[in-house]
Amino acid sequence: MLAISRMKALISATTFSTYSVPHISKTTPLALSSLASKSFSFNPPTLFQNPNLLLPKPNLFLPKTCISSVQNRCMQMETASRQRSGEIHVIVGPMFAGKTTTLLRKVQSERGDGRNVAIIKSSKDTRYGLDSIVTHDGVKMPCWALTHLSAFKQKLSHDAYDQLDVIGIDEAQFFDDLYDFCSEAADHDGKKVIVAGLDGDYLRRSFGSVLDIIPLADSVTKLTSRCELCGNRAFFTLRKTEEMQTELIGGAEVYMPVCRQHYVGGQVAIEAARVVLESRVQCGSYA
Ligand SMILES: Nc1ncnc2c1ncn2[C@@H]1O[C@H](COP(=O)(O)OP(=O)(O)O)[C@@H](O)[C@H]1O
Ligand SMILES: Cc1cn([C@H]2C[C@H](O)[C@@H](COP(=O)(O)O)O2)c(=O)[nH]c1=O
Repeated sequence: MLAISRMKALISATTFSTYSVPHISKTTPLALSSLASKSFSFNPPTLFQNPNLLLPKPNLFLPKTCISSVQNRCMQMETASRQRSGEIHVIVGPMFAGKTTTLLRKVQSERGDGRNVAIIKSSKDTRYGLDSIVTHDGVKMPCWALTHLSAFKQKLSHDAYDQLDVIGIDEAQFFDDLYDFCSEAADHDGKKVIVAGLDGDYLRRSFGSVLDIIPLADSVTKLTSRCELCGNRAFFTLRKTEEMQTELIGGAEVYMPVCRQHYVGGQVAIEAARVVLESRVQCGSYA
């Protein structure tokens, strides 16, 4: 019974997390930021006032060694609490559906709540430079541009990574190590990971590892756009050019959002155009 009541006390204590997090400058190029202007100070009196924490009162004037062991215990509780609170939220859909807009809104809202956030995008997408993430409407936020997600921990100091609460990932289809990164960040490091990416490529095939992380996710949101040809809901991305490689960076000059009917019709038209072009090339080579 004693063991059970101790466990309950420990559980209720560790789920209550009120420490202020270290302040990281909003202007840092790390794109790791918080609105919290509090500086990091471990503050035992605040904890002592928490009725859920079964700890001695501060006016007992504990010896220094005792305080530091209490501090250590509390830090362990804090770590345990962070480890339990990891989450993964996935936002998918065709191009122009508002995936980046939604990701930025969510990250900004977390930041507004005083949480430390960072955003990562693929360095393959050089459309708007490497230091910012930009929506199709021009909304911008500083970010890390990486080839692999594994580089993120290496680039950040150990402390900075520890202090991070929320990690946003855009253009997730371009990251081969998406699954490993997300599971480690959420399951072991207690991070909230918000992932935005294309579920399908221009041929509606599964794109990169985005669909692989669905089993890891707390939530999955599929957004839609408006079909550029009829205005109905658009679920797919049509490539308007003849290029056939899976990865082709571009915006509205190359791609358009379409409904099912216009995807099918569009693919037929593009395929026909490709055949005509190829036959012209062949005719030209015979001449
Ligand atoms: N065909 C289009 N061409 C250019 N911009 C578009 C088109 N359709 C929608 N948009 C704009 O793009 C915005 C979404 O941008 P963004 O969040 O970057 O989308 P995603 O990340 O899903 O590609 C929409 O709110 C809309 O204003
Ligand atoms: C369909 C499709 C898209 N891409 C590229 C094109 C863009 O650079 C990004 C998607 O950006 P968005 O934020 O979702 O608008 O992916 C590609 O390489 N291959 C494709 O099939």
